[in-house]
Amino acid sequence: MTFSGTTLERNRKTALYPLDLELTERRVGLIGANGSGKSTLARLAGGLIRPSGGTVQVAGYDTAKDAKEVRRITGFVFQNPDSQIVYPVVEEDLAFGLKERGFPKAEHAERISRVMERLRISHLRGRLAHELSGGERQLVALAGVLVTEPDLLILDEPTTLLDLRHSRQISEHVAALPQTVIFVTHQLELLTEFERVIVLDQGRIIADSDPDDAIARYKKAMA
Ligand SMILES: Nc1ncnc2c1ncn2[C@@H]1O[C@H](COP(=O)(O)OP(=O)(O)OP(=O)(O)O)[C@@H](O)[C@H]1O
Repeated sequence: MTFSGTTLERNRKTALYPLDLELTERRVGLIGANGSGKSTLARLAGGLIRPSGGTVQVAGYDTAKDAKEVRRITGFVFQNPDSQIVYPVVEEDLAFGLKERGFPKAEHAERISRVMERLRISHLRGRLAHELSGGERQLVALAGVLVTEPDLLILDEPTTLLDLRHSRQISEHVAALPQTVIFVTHQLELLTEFERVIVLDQGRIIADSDPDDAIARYKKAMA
């Protein structure tokens, strides 16, 4: 993934100053203060928004020109699970994502079982999504993306509502995934095994390093 002179303006305010970034690692963490531009960068990477200037290339596609292709190979998990759970019953919701991405119906049940077991949420399969707790919904939203096995997984604070056990489980699960993962989080301990951690501050990259170094610099910047 390549960002070249990429910027993002919103309402004449700069959310992201020009940045050049080549991401080749399988595990990239994004950290930084509230409003520093993490979600903006993640959304640009997933082709959900277009840069105001410069380009973003994902798997050879320009996200401004081929947003559809980029979204096809990308799974995006939002901070707020309600923005991605569509169907009333959990299982139907997971099947919807599979159907939308063209997975044969015969595979649905097995794919859903596998991911739900891995996230230890099999018991939620027949439940109504709106009756679940915030954390349970977050897990279902994550499962909804994982079932489709996207090439690129972008997780924007996917563990904010989870208890310690589930956060760790997600982190272990993510560690075992073969795909490329971009992980936005304020839970710094979830990134200790990551290959690369980028620190944003007021729309600029202030550190880009290994987890220990990047986290230390982030803490210093926040002191
Ligand atoms: N839809 C929007 N319209 C206008 N401004 C926005 C919009 N989304 C984000 N912003 C602004 O862009 C800047 C960067 O926001 P962004 O969501 O990328 O930050 P973040 O680092 O993900 O923050 P947080 O840790 O709070 O989730 C902020 O100043 C924010 O107010």
